[in-house]
Order: sequence, then structure tokens, then C-alpha cells
Amino acid sequence: MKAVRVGLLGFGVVGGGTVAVLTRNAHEIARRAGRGIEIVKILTRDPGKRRAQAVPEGLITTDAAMILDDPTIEVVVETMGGIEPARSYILAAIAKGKHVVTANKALIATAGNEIFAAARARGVVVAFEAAVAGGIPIIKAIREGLAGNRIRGVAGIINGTCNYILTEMREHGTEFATALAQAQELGYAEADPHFDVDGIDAAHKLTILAAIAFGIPLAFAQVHIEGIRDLESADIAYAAELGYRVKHIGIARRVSDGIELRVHPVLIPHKRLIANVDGVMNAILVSGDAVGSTLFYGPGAGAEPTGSAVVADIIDVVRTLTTDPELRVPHLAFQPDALSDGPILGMADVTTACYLRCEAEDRPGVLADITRILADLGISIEAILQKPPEPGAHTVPVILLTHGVREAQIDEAIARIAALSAVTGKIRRLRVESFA
Ligand SMILES: NC(=O)c1ccc[n+]([C@@H]2O[C@H](COP(=O)([O-])OP(=O)(O)OC[C@H]3O[C@@H](n4cnc5c(N)ncnc54)[C@H](O)[C@@H]3O)[C@@H](O)[C@H]2O)c1
Ligand SMILES: N[C@@H](CCO)C(=O)O
Ligand code: NA
Repeated sequence: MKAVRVGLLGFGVVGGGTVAVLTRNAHEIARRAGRGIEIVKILTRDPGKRRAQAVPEGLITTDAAMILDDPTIEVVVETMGGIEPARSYILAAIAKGKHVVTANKALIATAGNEIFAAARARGVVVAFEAAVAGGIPIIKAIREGLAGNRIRGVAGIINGTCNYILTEMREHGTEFATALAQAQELGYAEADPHFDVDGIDAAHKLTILAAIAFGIPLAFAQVHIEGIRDLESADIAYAAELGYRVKHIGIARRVSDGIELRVHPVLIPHKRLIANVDGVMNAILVSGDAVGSTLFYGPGAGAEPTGSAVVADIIDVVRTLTTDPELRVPHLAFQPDALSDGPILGMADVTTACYLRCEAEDRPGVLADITRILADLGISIEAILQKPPEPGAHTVPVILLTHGVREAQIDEAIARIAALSAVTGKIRRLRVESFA
């Protein structure tokens, strides 16, 4: 049988990794797919660029129509990133009856509802395993492997760049900016790294995970998003003293009155497996009523790990070329007419334990004032750490761990503590997750 002809849009880190994996493992891949897979055109905007992955010159084009309008190309792989023109190219490919594989979580999270509807109408597949947690086959695991479960929650480290930066800061005392530059050099970061460090990329991925876990439409606008830019080395060190690691995570969890969707740094007890996931590695806990707790671990970014996921999707698509579209696995795991609008909670209604740090004057009664505010609001304290003053300083750092408290309550406590005359500067707040 003739090889399946594939067009590649974008030839950067992921595009290069995809070509490398497809080329090196061509024989094995053909044995799995039932047909050979051949990349016949590659769209790039910088054709002269030297690349780790050399390809024949005739493959390269700067004209997207060479792929989108070529009727012999059955599968389009999008590894350009960004919303436009990626969205228009994907919709054009779908309109021409081509199947699509994409690594673009920003696009799926924000325009996926439209893209999947177009794909269904045209009877083609849009596959996106590479979009979440790079090389970890988490989409397939939740959508197929755990399809018998009522999923209770999905939580994990889903941005390799943030995890790499936090690991470098903790282990080597590396400055934030230096660690970010290293992550960019290694090909982990988004073209605009603001998406990584401000939590937006993790929110894109959480949006996709929540949809396939709970059968809700993609709801990026409802994710609570915080990044790691404001984290200070002192908090990482104090957390360690209290027996915790600081990680940037996404949580999508069913609670009694709705669904929590949130991305932010957390303290995790250092003995938990997930607290020991370092560098570019990602890990996702999925809890289902039948299976219990599962943990998926692996490289969350990088050329070949992400290429591994892209190639698996291409193979999946090739296998379905002859399948009746009605019989395929639904894009978002649930049948499109069976998606529900579960209420997504505002952050004020979320309950977590908290870490607070403030600078307070070193005189009697100040600590009592702080703890009285917490007691008045019904917030109980798990631990207090008061550090000696730095030489020459008039204030001392006070660190508190609370038991579980509603966000609205802790916001009120922070406001009252900040108003004390003996407390100076910004009060730092991090949430704590035990993942017990
Ligand atoms: N880097 C990773 O580890 C990783 C992992 C998973 C998913 N992703 C996603 O994969 C996609 C690509 O990421 P990357 O890291 O490979 O980025 P990259 O910047 O290394 O590569 C993108 C390539 O696409 C090209 N491109 C962009 N717009 C184009 C246009 N209009 N016309 C022609 N070429 C164009 C760029 O020139 C570049 O060569 C993004 O959606 C990203 O979120 C990346
Ligand atoms: N920039 C992303 C790439 C993988 O999705 C990350 O660092 O996790
Ligand atoms: Na994946």
C-alpha cells in the first residue's frame, strides 16, 4: 500500500522532533500503522535556517497552499503555534477533508469547540496528544484507558518550563531570569515565555484535561490563573524548612457544589511522589471512582518527547483512515451531544490550606495580634515559624501554615493582617495541597 502523505506546518522544536522520530523509526512505525508515513512538504518562514534535522530542500516551502491545496496530502500536522494563522490553516485543512494533528494547546483551549465542530461536520479527526504534558500519553489515558470511570479530579505539574525554573532555583540557587533563559535554550518554553511563567500555558492544558475528564466544553476563560513570576527564593526556602516543596500545578476537581479549575503555585509535602517531580518532567494525578489514584509521569516538553506524541497521533489517524467517522473516539472523550455545563466555582469558593508570610516588627504582642485575626475568622493554624531578624532589620519574617480555609476567608484575614501597624510590605500567600 502507498505511504500516507503528510504535510507539516512549522519546523521548529516540535516539528524537528517529529521529523526525527518519524525518520528514525520509519520501519517500526509502518509496522504499527499498517502503512508507511511520509512527510512530503514542510512549511517554514525561515527556509535558510540551519536545523538539527536536515531534510531534502525540495520538501521545504514558504507557501501554506502547497500543503493545504495538495489533494494527495491526507494528514496535516500543525507545529507552528499561536492562534493565527494556525487556526485558519487548520480550518482550511479540515474543509479539504484532511485529518489534523496539532501540538497547539493555546489553539485547542480557546478555539477547540469551533475546530472540533468543523472536524465532525467534515468527518475528519483532529488529534492533540502533544498539546498536554508533551510526551506523556495523558489524553489517550483519560479518554480511552479510564473511560469507565467517573473522574473525580485531575491535578499535576503541566508546565515543564515552570517546573524546570523552580527546580533550578531550589537546587542551584539559580536566578529566575537565568533559569528561564536555560529553559528557552533547551526548547521547553513557548515562543512568548510569558505564557509559561504566568500560568497561561498550564491553564490551556488544564482546560483540555477538564473537558475530557468531566465531559464539559472547553472553558479556558473560567480557569483561575497564577504564575511563578512573584515567587521569592525565601518562600521556597521556608517551605523546605516546613517540609514542603513549591510546585506550579493545575487542578481540575469535582467538589460538592461544582468544579474547581485553577492554576497556581502550591506547597506539597516533600514526601509525595509529585513533590519530587523535577526539571522538565511533568506528572499528572488522575483520580477515578473505579480505578482509584493513578499517576502519569514523563517529559512534559522538548523536541523528541513531544515528537513522540505527535507521531503517535499520526499513527492513530492513519489507522482510522478507513474507519467510519461515527465509530471513532470522540475528540473530547464524551459524545458531542452529551457535554454538560457543570458549574465551575469562582476562586472565592475554593477551600485549601494556606502558607502566609509577612514581615512584622519584633516586639511583644504582634504575633498575638496576627493569630487573633485568624482565630476571629475561624481559621486554625497548623504551624508558625518566626525567624530571627536579618542584621540591621527592624522586622522579622513570620510564616504561618493554616488548615483548610475558604479563599474568601483567607483574603479577609490577609487584608486585616496587612492593616496592622506592626506589619510591613506585601503579605505572601501560597496554597497548600497535601495530595494525600
Ligand atoms: N517546545 C515544546 O516542548 C512543546 C511541547 C508541546 C507543545 N508545544 C507546542 O508546539 C507548537 C510549536 O512549539 P515549538 O516549541 O516547536 O515552537 P518553535 O518556535 O520552535 O517552532 C515553531 C515554528 O513554526 C514556524 N512558524 C510560526 N508561524 C509560522 C507561519 N505563519 N508560517 C510559517 N512558519 C511559521 C516558526 O518559524 C518556527 O520554526 C506550539 O503550539 C507549542 O505550544 C511545544
Ligand atoms: N512550554 C511548554 C511546552 C510543553 O507543552 C512547557 O514548558 O511545558
Ligand atoms: Na501528551
